Amino acid sequence: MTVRVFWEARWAPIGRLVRRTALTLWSAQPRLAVSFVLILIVRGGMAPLSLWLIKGLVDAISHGHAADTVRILLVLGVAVLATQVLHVQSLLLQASLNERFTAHVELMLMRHANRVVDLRLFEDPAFHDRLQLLSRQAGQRPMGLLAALSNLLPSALTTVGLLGLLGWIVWWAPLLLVLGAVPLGQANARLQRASWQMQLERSGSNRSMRYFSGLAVSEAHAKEIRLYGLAEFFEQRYVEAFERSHADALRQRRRLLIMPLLAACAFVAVNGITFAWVTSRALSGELGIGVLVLALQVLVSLLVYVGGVAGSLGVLRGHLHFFQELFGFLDQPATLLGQANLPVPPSPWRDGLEFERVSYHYPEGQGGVFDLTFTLRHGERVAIVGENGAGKTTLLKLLCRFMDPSSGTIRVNGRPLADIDVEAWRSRIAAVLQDFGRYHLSVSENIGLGDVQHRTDEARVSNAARRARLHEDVEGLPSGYATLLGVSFGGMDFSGGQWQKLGVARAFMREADVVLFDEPTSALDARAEADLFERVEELSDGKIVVIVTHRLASIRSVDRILVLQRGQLVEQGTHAELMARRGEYARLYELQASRYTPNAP
Ligand SMILES: Nc1ncnc2c1ncn2[C@@H]1O[C@H](COP(=O)(O)OP(=O)(O)OP(=O)(O)O)[C@@H](O)[C@H]1O
Repeated sequence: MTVRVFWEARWAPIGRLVRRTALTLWSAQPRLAVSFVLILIVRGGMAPLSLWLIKGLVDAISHGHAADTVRILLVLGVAVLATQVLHVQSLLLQASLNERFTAHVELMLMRHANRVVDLRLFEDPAFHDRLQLLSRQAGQRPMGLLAALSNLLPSALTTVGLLGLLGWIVWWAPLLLVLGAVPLGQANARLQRASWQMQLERSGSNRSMRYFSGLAVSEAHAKEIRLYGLAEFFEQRYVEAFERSHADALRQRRRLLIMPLLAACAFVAVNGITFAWVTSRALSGELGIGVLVLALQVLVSLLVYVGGVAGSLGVLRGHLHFFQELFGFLDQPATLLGQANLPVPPSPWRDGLEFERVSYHYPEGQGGVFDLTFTLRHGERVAIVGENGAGKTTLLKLLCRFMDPSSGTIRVNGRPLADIDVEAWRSRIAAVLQDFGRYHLSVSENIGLGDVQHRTDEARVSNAARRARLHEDVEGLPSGYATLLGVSFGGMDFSGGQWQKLGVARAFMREADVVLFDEPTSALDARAEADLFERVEELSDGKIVVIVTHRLASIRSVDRILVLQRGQLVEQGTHAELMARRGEYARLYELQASRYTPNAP
């Protein structure tokens, strides 16, 4: 019973981990994996075979058997040649398997990151630390695992063979050597686990380093860095982050190396005892010359092999620890509060989209939205206005369900948003967000991403571009819709306004019930802006359109304006109603209007 409990607690989890890792390796490339393991097994048998042949050779020479000597020499030659060929073959296989395996693991991470539906996680430094460490190590650990296996498997087989030979000469010596090697293996395994923890702790500093080094080669920051002469400043920040991380690592490494060092000394001592015993027996004439040569060779080899196996086992445990962390990360359910799977109610939504006492408090700082109650009716065009930081974007994020409210309820035709399948809900929304994606793809693909299934439908793509007033710009391009965007990939770049029109065209690709614009005209010229708002009028038929903007003159004709102030809804009504009220909206509007009036004070 105790053995079973011990097994369940200590070894069964490792067994499951090894099994899942092996299955992952297998699913990356089954045929290559099998060939690789077979070659390793054969390679492992070669060293004991060679030593056995050398013993035979020494005996044959000492007895003057010329024919046997030649035969053994021939076999020995073939064995040495085969070892070399297998070595090269295993290197080739390992390289190929490694590439496939690394890509396989990276894809698993990408898929999981994309499954994260709650975007709050992307604002969580601990999530980033873990994800970054895993994805960085995904490029090394699979290779490390294969390298460790390719060392361990042949070395372990060789070691078993050598121990067998040694046991044939001195029965107790293999036991002694194995016992002496146990602390070495354990110390190495502990070292690997501790080094993972150490890397996780340093992940924040490493992310800072990567961030600052990334700025130096980033297209987006290249102009400002040169204009303001920031290169040295960022270099300094990089060096500071590096020194912090490096000093920590050095201190911890010194501490961690003590145990493996002591364990290595113990193992060498045990080996020394066996050496002394064998030489003393040879001196007293109890061992023949062939056996003495064999024993000495075996002992010298074991010193290398047993130490190597114990070291590789520790390293292997470290790599397995990576997979343990990886599987733990992948197994984390990516849920939002109260996530359920009801479908989106069919539109039109008679009861509209209703916010009932909705609040969202950001975990960091005081920001958010507080106690919002209002209803967006079907077919309505609503503008949300307010000063910077008033909570407009937060409201849109809640609408897209990038996070759930801290309190209160959002309802779609009476059904709580929290009960609706999150992906189905998002598929009903088209949005031009402030930080819309500028992908290094063709113009056509960039637009088509708004409805990825129909991205190759040229008529739909050009229709969306026409509605966003982008079509004329695209027609002037050398390769039209096939033009690649993104200078770092040899493509061309758009102006800020053209990008913004592209973002709008992407939203027009989608047949949505809710259309969200978060400052869609900030980079547009006056004509393009007027055009866009005309389009919005057309759009509102059978949809809910929400526009967040600071350009108050553009939204005078919307059905309703919601005014936010410090996260709270302070006014709502039409332009005329709000102007008559002479509140926050009228204040903001007149402030802007005065800038366009020549005699303004
Ligand atoms: N990820 C975040 N973590 C902590 N606080 C945040 C976060 N995002 C926004 N905030 C805070 O929440 C408040 C509302 O921000 P929000 O982006 O919704 O404002 P906004 O009205 O869209 O502003 P702007 O007009 O400048 O775009 C602000 O005080 C902001 O500092």
